[in-house]
Amino acid sequence: MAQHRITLLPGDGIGPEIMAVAVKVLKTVGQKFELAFEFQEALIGGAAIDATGEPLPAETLAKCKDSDAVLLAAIGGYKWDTLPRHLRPETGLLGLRAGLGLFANLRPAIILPQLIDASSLKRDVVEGVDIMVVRELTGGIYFGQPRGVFTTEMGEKRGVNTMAYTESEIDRIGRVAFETAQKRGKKLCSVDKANVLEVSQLWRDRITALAADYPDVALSHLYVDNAAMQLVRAPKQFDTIVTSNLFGDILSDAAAMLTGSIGMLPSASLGTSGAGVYEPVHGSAPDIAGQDRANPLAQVLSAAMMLRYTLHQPEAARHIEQAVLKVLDQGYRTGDIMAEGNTLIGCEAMGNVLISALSQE
Ligand SMILES: NC(=O)c1ccc[n+]([C@@H]2O[C@H](COP(=O)([O-])OP(=O)(O)OC[C@H]3O[C@@H](n4cnc5c(N)ncnc54)[C@H](O)[C@@H]3O)[C@@H](O)[C@H]2O)c1
Ligand SMILES: CC(C)[C@H](C(=O)O)[C@@H](O)C(=O)O
Ligand SMILES: [Mg+2]
Repeated sequence: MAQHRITLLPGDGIGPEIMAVAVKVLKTVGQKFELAFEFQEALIGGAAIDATGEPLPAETLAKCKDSDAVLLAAIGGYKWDTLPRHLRPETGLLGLRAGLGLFANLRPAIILPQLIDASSLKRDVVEGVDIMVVRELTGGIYFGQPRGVFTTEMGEKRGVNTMAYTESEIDRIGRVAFETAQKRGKKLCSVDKANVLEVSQLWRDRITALAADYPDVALSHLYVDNAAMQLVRAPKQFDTIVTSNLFGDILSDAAAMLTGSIGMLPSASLGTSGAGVYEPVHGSAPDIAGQDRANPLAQVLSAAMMLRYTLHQPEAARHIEQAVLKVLDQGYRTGDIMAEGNTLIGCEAMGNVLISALSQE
């Protein structure tokens, strides 16, 4: 029996609620497909700050390194927003990504036929949307130096962040993106701000140079402002998008709304080796935390991505995805994807209907 050690990071806000659903789902498919999961839980974000004073305790990073895959829910919340930067939950998440070398973040945005009415856009605009955003995750303005708040000679405070990429950082994410496009619709759109930023011009030059190695992929370039507009205007023109850390963060939230709700979007964060981290694109949703109103499907679909990409269990992954479609077909919806004629249920109840869908097939 295949043995898989999975580190669970429930984090903050709705994190523990949606993680509980994903774990129930994993245990159910584990039994069906005879997969032996060994779950170990660890602290990250605000929960870790409260317990240990640090957003990413060394023990958490060690546990993640010592596992086959990591399933993360979300971090952050109002309570920790006024702490100094190095003590913020977000710093823990960035530390996890850097510590595990997870430079490639894959964020698929697929419109499910069942949710077309939940999308913010018209049916003919979103029907058939299937986009993969490949976001660079360990470089760019999130990590560039110098950073900080400095005092000028005039005694004024000046906040500084630096958007920087080396050629090798661009090349490695570029190759992931070209290879991803090769397995999909063979179209890659690179998004930058090369009309203004030197770092973006280097990005564009390197991605253009790489294209010679992938003659079967049609490469295009867009400035990020236009890309944001095009995503909302005519999203079906996109297949695979590759972009830097900050632009990818913003564009993936925008892409989420094409699919109906950010509560539907899973993601995979991968490095060259070691454990990948699977997490929803959304955050800890402090506005609805503790109210049993969260949509757990992004978390559940992240668990399915984990089964497919890192644990190499495509059948178990497909079984979960089919169950998600089935409960949507049955009309069950959390509030964020609710449309007329559906049945409104909470996070835990969504878990229960998923379990019965998984057990029936
Ligand atoms: N990967 C992560 O852990 C991650 C990602 C984004 C934001 N955050 C953090 O989360 C906190 C809140 O950030 P935010 O409010 O800007 O973004 P958010 O994604 O947490 O929430 C944005 C809006 O979407 C809703 N929403 C999000 N997920 C949902 C779900 N599963 N079901 C139903 N509704 C959902 C929320 O209720 C909220 O109205 C911040 O501390 C932020 O730093 C963490
Ligand atoms: C919480 C924050 C650090 C994070 C990011 O900006 O990467 C989040 O917005 C995300 O999309 O995963
Ligand atoms: Mg984000």
